[in-house]
This record gives sequence, structure tokens and C-alpha cells, in this order.
Amino acid sequence: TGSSRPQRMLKAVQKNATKGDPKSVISAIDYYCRHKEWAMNVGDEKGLILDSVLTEVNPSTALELGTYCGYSTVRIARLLSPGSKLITIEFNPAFAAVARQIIAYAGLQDKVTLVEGPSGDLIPKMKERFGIKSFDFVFLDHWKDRYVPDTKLLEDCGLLRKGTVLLADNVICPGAPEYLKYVRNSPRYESQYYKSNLEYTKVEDGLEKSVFLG
Ligand SMILES: O=C(NCCCCCn1ccc2cnccc21)c1cc(-c2ccc(F)cc2)cc(O)c1O
Ligand SMILES: [Mg+2]
Repeated sequence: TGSSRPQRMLKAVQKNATKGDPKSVISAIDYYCRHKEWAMNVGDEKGLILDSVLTEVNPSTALELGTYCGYSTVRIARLLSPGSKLITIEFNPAFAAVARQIIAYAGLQDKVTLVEGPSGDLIPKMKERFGIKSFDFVFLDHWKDRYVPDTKLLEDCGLLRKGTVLLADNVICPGAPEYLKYVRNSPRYESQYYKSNLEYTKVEDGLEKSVFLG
């Protein structure tokens, strides 16, 4: 059997990026996915919005749901202050194996804990396993029909605090309509839509930023 898309993406990073240089890893993936083979990374356009929200929040503890190949993991981890931590959850072992190598190639393995498994099982274990009191920032980029149940789970597990910022990818394409209804109608969130485009395309997509009000 041949290589997979994530494996080809890893090869492109190893060939075109500089070890220990997160910016070059990000550029190598964006170039590959724009010119060679599309892949479902948050991408360079929505990535700039992710960067700006991250810089504003400057989280000490961050959670990512949906690692895939580690593109947004690298985008987030490269902007974290010393001593800050990112926990990223990936369900698919093959994706996780590639992501570990891409995160390590960027030199960010000390800031990132990659956990394999379903978010619904892992979120309730965050406190006991990783000594997390609460998250300052959550990036939602996994199954779009898990955005609402997992947000409710984070609330119920006491993992959100007043001011925690949730940033959700793909709220237009593929779409997360229930999630938009949930955060926009809830008095416990202050939400804002950032219009953009689906990674590497001209199709509309966007990010929804929601601040938990406690
Ligand atoms: O499906 C997407 N992502 C989710 C992938 C699977 C996540 C599985 N997973 C990971 C952690 C985890 C924990 N618990 C349970 C499940 C878990 C996605 C799709 C598109 C897309 C695709 C085709 C198209 F034509 C247009 C758009 C674009 C994106 O940006 C996306 O993010
Ligand atoms: Mg996405």
C-alpha cells in the first residue's frame, strides 16, 4: 500500500522546512496543501485569525480538539509563553503518529501533550490526569457534531472559567449550525464571527470566538 496524505505532508515538511523552525514548518505545509494536495488544516488565512486571538488571550493552558497532522498545534504552541501548555486530542492513531513527528520537527514537543482518544472520554479526565484547573483557551476543530456536547462537557467538568475563550473552526464549511445556535443564544457566552475562507480555497468559512462568562 502506498503512503497516506498525512505521510506525504510529513515528507514535505522534512524536505522543505528547517528543523526547530515552526514558521518554516507552517509554510511548508501551507505550500504543499495549496499547490500539491489539499488537506483539512486550518490553513494560512484562518491561521492569521487564530494567531491574533491567541496573542490577545496569551493562554497558560490551552486545549485543542482535533490535532490532525499538527498544523494548528504548531501554530498555537509557537505563540505560547514559556511554561504554558497545550493539550491536543486526536482520535485517529495514524494522524496522531504524523502529528507527533511534525510537532517534534518544529521543536515544540515540550509545550505540547498529544493525547489519543475520543474527546468525550478524555475531557472528564483532564483534571486528574494533567492537573488542569481550567483552560484559558480551547480550539475546536474535530467532529463538527461534537462541538456542542463537548462544550457542555467542558462546562460541566468545571474546565471553563470566566473569560475562557473558545475558538471554533469550520462553523460555515462543513458547518456547525447547532454550535452557532448554542453559543449565540446562550447568556453564558459572548460570541463573535470571523468571516474567512475554507483552507486553501475561495469557499466561505469562518471561525466563531466565544468568551465564557461564567
Ligand atoms: O472534518 C473536519 N475535521 C475533523 C476531522 C475528524 C476529527 C476526529 N477527531 C479528532 C479528535 C477527536 C476527538 N474525539 C472525537 C473525534 C475526534 C474538517 C473537514 C473539513 C472539510 C472537509 C471536506 C470539505 F469538502 C470541506 C471541508 C475542513 C476542516 O477544517 C475540518 O476540520
Ligand atoms: Mg478544521
